[in-house]
Amino acid sequence: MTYTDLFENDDMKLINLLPQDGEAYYHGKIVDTATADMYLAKCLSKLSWEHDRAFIYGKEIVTKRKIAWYADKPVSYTYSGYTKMALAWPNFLRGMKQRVEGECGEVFNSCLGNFYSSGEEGMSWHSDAEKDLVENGAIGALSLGGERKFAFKHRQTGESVSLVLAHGSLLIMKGATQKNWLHSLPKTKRDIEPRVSLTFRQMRF
Ligand SMILES: O=C(O)CCC(=O)C(=O)O
Ligand SMILES: [Fe+2]
Repeated sequence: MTYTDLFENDDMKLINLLPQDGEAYYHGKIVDTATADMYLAKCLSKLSWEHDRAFIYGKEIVTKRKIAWYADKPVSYTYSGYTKMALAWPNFLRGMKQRVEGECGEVFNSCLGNFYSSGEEGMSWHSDAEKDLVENGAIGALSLGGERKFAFKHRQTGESVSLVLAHGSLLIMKGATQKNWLHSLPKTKRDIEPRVSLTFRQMRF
């Protein structure tokens, strides 16, 4: 996809990547490479990364991928038998949130960070429609580091759409997307630099 392909017309209106039943907008790189490098370095050194844990059919699963969780309030949320507590925003992360909000016109109150140390770590098909999130709320994913493929698959038709997320780029999902589409970050054997995604969210407090 080239930069101009992102826009529908000269009004710079972004193209909806999904053909039906949802909205996904790829804003491309919203910060220059030097800024994205700085963001990545800060996230790697300053965020509180932990392996994600869950109980699946009574068995404890510990993901290779690490996560870090921040919100406006020290909310806890429970899933798969684990309770996690959100941490307060470090100033630099609040700055990144504001940069993303300015770009997409949405306001976010929480952020789930994901850290994939190599292409062997990914995220399987899922949707983000937990009861703790605002229904049909927006999710803004700021990608930092190694370029990875991101894929959508329609729940009913199986139709798929995929794109490559550049270093410093922003992807917005909103509207009915989580109800009707699954998404994933496929694993790859290719030699990929570490990647962080900051997924800014709208939680129901
Ligand atoms: O890393 C990504 O870009 C995707 C992350 C994701 O889907 C999630 O955090 O729910
Ligand atoms: Fe997701």
